[in-house]
Amino acid sequence: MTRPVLLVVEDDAGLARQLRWAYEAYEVVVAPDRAAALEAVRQHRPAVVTLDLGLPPDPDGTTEGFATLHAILAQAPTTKVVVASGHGARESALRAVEDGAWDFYAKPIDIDTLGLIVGRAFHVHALEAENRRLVGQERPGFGGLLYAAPEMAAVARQLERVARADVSVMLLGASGTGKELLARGLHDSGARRMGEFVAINCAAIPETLLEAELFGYEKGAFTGAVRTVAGKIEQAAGGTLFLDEIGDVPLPLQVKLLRFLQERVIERIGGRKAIAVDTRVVCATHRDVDAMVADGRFRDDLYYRLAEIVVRIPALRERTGDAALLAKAFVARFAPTLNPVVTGLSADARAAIDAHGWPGNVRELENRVKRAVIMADGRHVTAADLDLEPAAADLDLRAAREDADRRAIGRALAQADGNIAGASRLLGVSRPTLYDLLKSYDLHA
Ligand SMILES: Nc1ncnc2c1ncn2[C@@H]1O[C@H](COP(=O)(O)OP(=O)(O)OP(=O)(O)O)[C@@H](O)[C@H]1O
Repeated sequence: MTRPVLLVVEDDAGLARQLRWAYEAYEVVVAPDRAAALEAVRQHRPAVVTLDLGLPPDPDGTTEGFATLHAILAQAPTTKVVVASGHGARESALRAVEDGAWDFYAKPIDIDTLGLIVGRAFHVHALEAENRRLVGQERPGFGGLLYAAPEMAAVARQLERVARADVSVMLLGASGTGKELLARGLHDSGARRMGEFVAINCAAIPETLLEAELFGYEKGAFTGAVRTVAGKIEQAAGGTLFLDEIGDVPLPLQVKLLRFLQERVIERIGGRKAIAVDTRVVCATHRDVDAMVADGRFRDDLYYRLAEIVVRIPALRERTGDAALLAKAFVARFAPTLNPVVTGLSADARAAIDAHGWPGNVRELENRVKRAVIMADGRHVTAADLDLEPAAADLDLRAAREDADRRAIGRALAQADGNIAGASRLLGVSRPTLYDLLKSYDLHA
């Protein structure tokens, strides 16, 4: 069985050697500086990294160590980085943990203690990977939410905690980030889940009708009010009222909403009696409500009633790895009914999904995948089916050159019937040069 890779970022060669001997259970890869560390992360994808904060060119400080920490986490966010702090450098170790390091240990190194920390880091990494795999198999988390990104895991944890508390929640996020899904999640995990979840999109209803939709009306309240109708707020009694696009509610109606939130009673339009309504209120908007409050377009007293807890939902492009995971899940969801031949995504589709910016977030992804599943000719959905630009090829210059060399040599040899002299003439290089190239690329004439 292959041993898991432990990357040791350490400029002290003696210490690095000592660690290599101490940890037989791992394949210890040593990197003496940031560049080597990043190359090793790219090549080995280690689950765990130990990082000395004092790296050259700043071996007595921590700047280079922190820069390395940030770069490793940017490249491989799920990696567990264990930071080494020198004498009296506890503050920097704690700061490193705040910045995303998994744990720290004090120098001089105690092999057994560090071994325990590293062992635990591997264990937790494996558990998390398993969890991501399960989620990837459409085992949804909070509210049917699919994610692997740590950014979304934090949101889900926050909402789980908030769901049980009787507080108002404001969800802030761009269109299609899953705000309604999360609002439903709050309802389903909350104390009023036996009641109804009633959603109203305040931006989709003309201002003149919005009041009637929300508060209802009595028979004869206005022309056309031929019978008494309960509004959405009343319908949500005992359940959850989801006010989507709350930032689009006009000021006069904001006053009426505030009154309802303060007194927990409503009056239907044309009605004279106050009706008590007990409902949980969750709202959402893609607008910058803080700015709206600042310039008077949104009442601050209403804001404070609605936003006891504010949760920001990251855009899809900010969720590391989630676009690919969701795309896979949506293919699995749509293919059985829409095009059962389709079983997955092609490599170019996966690369294009990774490279796209997803301005329409999860909704855009869902729609593109749905359409692509219908359009796909073969077993795999391609970038073209998704109507996405194929991603730029790997930008590794050496690999690109080698690839071009190999192809040119192959064609020259074919044209010259395998004759080295002829092929070298066609390629414009000397015979010894061609021999060298054949050898280094492991090609045969
Ligand atoms: N993390 C997720 N996992 C699975 N499905 C998701 C996720 N996020 C969003 N969706 C799906 O994407 C679509 C859009 O989500 P939703 O309607 O909740 O977004 P929204 O933020 O409320 O958008 P808008 O502001 O435009 O109303 C829905 O079909 C929803 O089920």
